[in-house]
Amino acid sequence: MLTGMDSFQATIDADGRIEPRDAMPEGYRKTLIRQIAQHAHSEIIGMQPEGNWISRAPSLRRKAILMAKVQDEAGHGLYLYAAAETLGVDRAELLDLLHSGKQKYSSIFNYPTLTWADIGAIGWLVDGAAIVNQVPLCRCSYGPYARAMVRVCKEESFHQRQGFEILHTLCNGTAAQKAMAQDALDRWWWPSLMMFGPPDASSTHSEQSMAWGIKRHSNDELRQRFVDMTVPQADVLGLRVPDDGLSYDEATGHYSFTEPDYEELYQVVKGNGPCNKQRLAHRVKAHEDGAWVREAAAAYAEKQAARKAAGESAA
Ligand SMILES: CC(C)(COP(=O)(O)OP(=O)(O)OC[C@H]1O[C@@H](n2cnc3c(N)ncnc32)[C@H](O)[C@@H]1OP(=O)(O)O)[C@@H](O)C(=O)NCCC(=O)NCCSC(=O)Cc1ccccc1
Repeated sequence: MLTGMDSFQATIDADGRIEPRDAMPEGYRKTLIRQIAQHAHSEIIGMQPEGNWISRAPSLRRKAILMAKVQDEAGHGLYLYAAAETLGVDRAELLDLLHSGKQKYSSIFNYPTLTWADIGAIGWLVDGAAIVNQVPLCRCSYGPYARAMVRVCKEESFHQRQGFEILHTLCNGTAAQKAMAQDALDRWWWPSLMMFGPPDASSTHSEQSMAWGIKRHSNDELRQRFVDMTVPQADVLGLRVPDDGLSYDEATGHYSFTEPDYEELYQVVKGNGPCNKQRLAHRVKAHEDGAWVREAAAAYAEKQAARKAAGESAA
């Protein structure tokens, strides 16, 4: 019988799943904590750009849908923090790392939502990119992360369609509404391409993460997949993707496209994007405002445990 690291490698080679109590290299554990924590932080920070429009949604129906979507993102964050905890870290510790700027969250959530069409663009493009990135993560070698992704992807799929439907309505409305949709696509296209990370040649973690079966495709492969999926959808909407270099190659069946400005990605990741400071400050304030809830929950749990212990000793 294989034990320890031999068993780990055999499981990876056989495309099996590593579970929390299995032996794993320290680097594997650390990489997963980094990626899952970054993913969880993205989900909860990602509530802010859309939350900004809940009170201004154009109808009761739109408001109800948007509230449900934002709540879904909170749920995804909780799933992901729970998945990270199976690796031996504490959620409070991860939140401290987010609040002190030591752990990252996706660059995309540092851009402002200026008009209602931005809510459509986020659903269509940002959730669309999230699906392209996350469907392969359903086959991630770490069991709890892979399983969390299955449900998350189903919900993201619904989110993507609702975003497309918002834009479809605007594109079939007045000229001003269509112009608003085009403006949203113009602003969100490049940041959406950046969500997939730096190009493969500059991606520090890809090679090792792919060898471990954490990532199944490289950043550039997924970016290409996203462009191939999204450009025909823009055609259906009657919108123009803001890339003069875009062309379809019959021979390969893929679109050629202009790479985003990766210098902008690095700047946003470093904290210099349009909304970084505002997003983090809002998150820290929400955490501080919620301190009394955490204290009350801990006090209640302690009281219940003491009652249970007293009951058991009396029995
Ligand atoms: C592909 C990648 C993001 C990056 O590949 P890796 O192999 O990990 O890294 P790589 O070596 O290529 O990069 C070098 C460095 O650059 C960092 N970095 C790279 N790109 C970005 C970036 N865009 N933003 C910020 N940082 C980025 C990277 O961490 C690393 O930094 P480090 O060395 O730690 O200092 C991977 O982590 C992944 O698939 N994550 C899971 C998916 C996930 O997190 N999805 C979240 C968004 S979807 C959502 O939330 C749903 C939603 C929709 C609507 C509303 C609300 C919610």
